[in-house]
Amino acid sequence: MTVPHSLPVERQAFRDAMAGLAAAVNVITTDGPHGRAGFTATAVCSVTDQPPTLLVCINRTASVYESFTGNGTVCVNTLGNGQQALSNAFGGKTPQAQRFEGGCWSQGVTGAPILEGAKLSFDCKITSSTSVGTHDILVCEVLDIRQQNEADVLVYFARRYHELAGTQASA
Ligand SMILES: NC(=O)C1=CN([C@@H]2O[C@H](COP(=O)(O)OP(=O)(O)OC[C@H]3O[C@@H](n4cnc5c(N)ncnc54)[C@H](O)[C@@H]3O)[C@@H](O)[C@H]2O)C=CC1
Ligand SMILES: Cc1cc2nc3c(=O)[nH]c(=O)nc-3n(C[C@H](O)[C@H](O)[C@H](O)COP(=O)(O)O)c2cc1C
Repeated sequence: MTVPHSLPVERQAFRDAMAGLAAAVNVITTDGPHGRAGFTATAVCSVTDQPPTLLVCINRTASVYESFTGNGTVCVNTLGNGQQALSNAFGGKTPQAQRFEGGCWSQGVTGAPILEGAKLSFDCKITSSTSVGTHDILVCEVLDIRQQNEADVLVYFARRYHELAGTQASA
């Protein structure tokens, strides 16, 4: 197969295009010997249901990177309407302890912090990872799920937050 020749896509052009891809907003957490840590991520996606697996992309320059790879666990907490402040707190620059002050947390099977009031929480162990450019793709096997009935969701689109009205999650 011949791949058509084209100019390389500039970084800014890629970001501008990606800004048009709507995505759920998640606070990704971990805890263990390498410390409690969390960051905001939209780069989260389902991989397979056998075994139940999702992926999370994390920038290797993030201050939280060593905590995640060292602990080998993640909890993906999907945010709902009115949780923009949490997303901003976990979205960079804020010290780790201060990020966690904005929510109530419990622990499940992996020990990663579960956000009370999250619309969904996927408690996972990292089974493998692959480096691509600046990021690592963390492949995460889901060991437990918590789900709220009222499934309103916070969406990140065109560089700002949008609230999607509630509906029954299991409908
Ligand atoms: N995948 C990632 O690492 C993402 C990082 N961010 C970070 O949040 C901040 C604000 O982002 P925006 O307001 O959306 O404006 P922006 O212009 O920095 O990004 C627009 C879109 O491009 C993508 N993107 C941004 N940075 C990226 C990166 N380093 N690697 C891969 N994809 C990336 C995301 O889909 C993002 O929504 C920036 O510092 C950005 O780096 C935001 C979304 C995803
Ligand atoms: C809406 C939003 C989405 C983000 N998505 C991702 C993502 O998918 N992957 C990622 O590595 N960083 C993402 N970031 C940036 C991280 O949250 C940020 O770099 C992280 O909190 C680490 O920051 P620190 O190095 O200051 O601790 C996102 C930020 C925002 C505000």
